[in-house]
Amino acid sequence: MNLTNPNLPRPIAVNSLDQGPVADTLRRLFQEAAAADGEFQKDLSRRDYVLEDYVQELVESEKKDLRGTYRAFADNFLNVSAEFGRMLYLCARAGNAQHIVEFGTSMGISAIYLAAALKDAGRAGRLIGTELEPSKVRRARANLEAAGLEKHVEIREGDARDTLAQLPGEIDMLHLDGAFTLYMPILKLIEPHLRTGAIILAENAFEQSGEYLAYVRDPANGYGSLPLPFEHWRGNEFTVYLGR
Ligand SMILES: C[S@@+](CC[C@H](N)C(=O)[O-])C[C@H]1O[C@@H](n2cnc3c(N)ncnc32)[C@H](O)[C@@H]1O
Repeated sequence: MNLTNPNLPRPIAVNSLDQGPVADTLRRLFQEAAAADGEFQKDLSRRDYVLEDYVQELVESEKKDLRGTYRAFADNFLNVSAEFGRMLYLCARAGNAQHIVEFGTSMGISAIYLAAALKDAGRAGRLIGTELEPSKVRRARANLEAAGLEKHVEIREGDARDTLAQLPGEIDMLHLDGAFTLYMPILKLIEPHLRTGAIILAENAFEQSGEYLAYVRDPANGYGSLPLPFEHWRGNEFTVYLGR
């Protein structure tokens, strides 16, 4: 399977993403994800599909029953694309990230990109991933092991609002990709740990889901932020903590 969008220029060689166990594991996982999520993804990309309606439905469902909403997706990957994964990898490398937090690890695809960046940079640091669904935590751990990255990652099982209450020191990078309505509460939990210059990449950051976008786009709050110019329908937002 071609992991890159054919419309994009050929990606630069980025070490372990292109060969060896990381590349092999990602290739396998993208195939498994296509099989598991194919129908769901097809629905989302239908031309007449009203994305705002889908986001609204999910937001309402999360507000009623967060666990139940994500239990229903226990067998779905809901993963980032290969392009977004490379963006995660490159941001971690460019920002010399050592301590990274991820909200929403699922089966571990995005975590593999982030952990590969730590490994390739020869960093002693670590990725702390979080996942609500126990079966996904088991699968993510196995996938990170298959990629040879297990020593760079700790996956915390449970609700991120609890599991991220304790964090070590400064955080260099944050990936937000969990329940849509929790981006703001999770950011507030991590904010005291963000080092100046920390990068935050959010997927599915939508205005309907809460205050997150308005907050990071208001310079008074200490952030610089803009939407990424690819896969705009996925709500990709790039943010830097500039300090207060
Ligand atoms: C979009 S998926 C993450 C995909 C993953 N980042 C990847 O690229 O492979 C969102 C995940 O967040 C998890 N999640 C939702 N709410 C959560 C919470 N409160 N704490 C931890 N994980 C949560 C869901 O179970 C789901 O697996």
